[in-house]
Amino acid sequence: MAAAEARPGGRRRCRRLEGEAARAVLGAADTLLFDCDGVLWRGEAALGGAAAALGRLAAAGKRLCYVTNNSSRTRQAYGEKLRRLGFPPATPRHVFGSAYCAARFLRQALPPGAAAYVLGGPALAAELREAGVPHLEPGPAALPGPAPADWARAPLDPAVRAVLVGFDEHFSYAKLCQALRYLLRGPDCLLVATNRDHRLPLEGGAAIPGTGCLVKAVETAAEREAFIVGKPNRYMFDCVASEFDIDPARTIMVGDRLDTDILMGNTCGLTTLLTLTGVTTLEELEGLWKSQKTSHFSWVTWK
Ligand SMILES: C[C@H](OP(=O)(O)O)C(=O)O
Ligand SMILES: [Mg+2]
Repeated sequence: MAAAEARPGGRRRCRRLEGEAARAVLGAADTLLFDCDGVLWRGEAALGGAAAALGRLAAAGKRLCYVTNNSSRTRQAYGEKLRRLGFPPATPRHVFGSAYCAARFLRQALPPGAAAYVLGGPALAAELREAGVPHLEPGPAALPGPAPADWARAPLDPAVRAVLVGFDEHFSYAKLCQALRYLLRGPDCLLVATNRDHRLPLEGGAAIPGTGCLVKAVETAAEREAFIVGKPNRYMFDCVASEFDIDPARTIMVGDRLDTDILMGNTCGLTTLLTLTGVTTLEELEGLWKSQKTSHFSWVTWK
């Protein structure tokens, strides 16, 4: 691992964090919040050494929670993925995925009986069902006729008071059109999204477009900004803190993205560890440092 440390004149430099310094950082924490994609795994492949490292932390009595912007799985399904990939056993209660947190947000934000129009997958629908939030079932949608006039008069559900955007492999113009028509009803129809990640890191350095691309499309059409449930917004941390007795001064956020994981950690007063195993690269860091453009992360861990 490497740490950023202040130098005369305020310049930060990056050096390997290991041995006593690493032990001191971990020794001072009782809770670690782990991002998932790009930190624990890429796609379905666990990152080398991650499961063993978390096993040692669990054995040392640390509380491990998982905070992922990925909305494609329920808490339950993440617990199963963690077990399948050899990580220490995690109950669903320790997993804060953006699908679960979005459902929790809408349960609080929507008036009784109001429903959500969902651009997302089965996991997002399952968490909404679990939270008791009425919603239109997601899935593929065809244009309701040959002409724009048909698209502009497709039936709308009067109960809809929110458009929720998550990772949707069936995202389409037809769904974008319906989302816009609900949002044109006015500010009483909320625009909520799970996250803005523009890419999802996969095995072997591959990547696919992330939910952020879909959110941008809806925001552009609606000329409105979505409320983002996921990192870097503090809402996800607040969900963790409402479930566990968390002391930010004794909590570490471990992530692979400066602009989501590390930024949320710093906003919430946590110690932050950046792994160079996901989206943010060492080259990117060094470039930001040279241009003095970044000061919002505290630690850097090496590949
Ligand atoms: C990449 C991100 O997930 P996370 O890194 O927050 O687990 C996402 O899947 O959009
Ligand atoms: Mg990540």
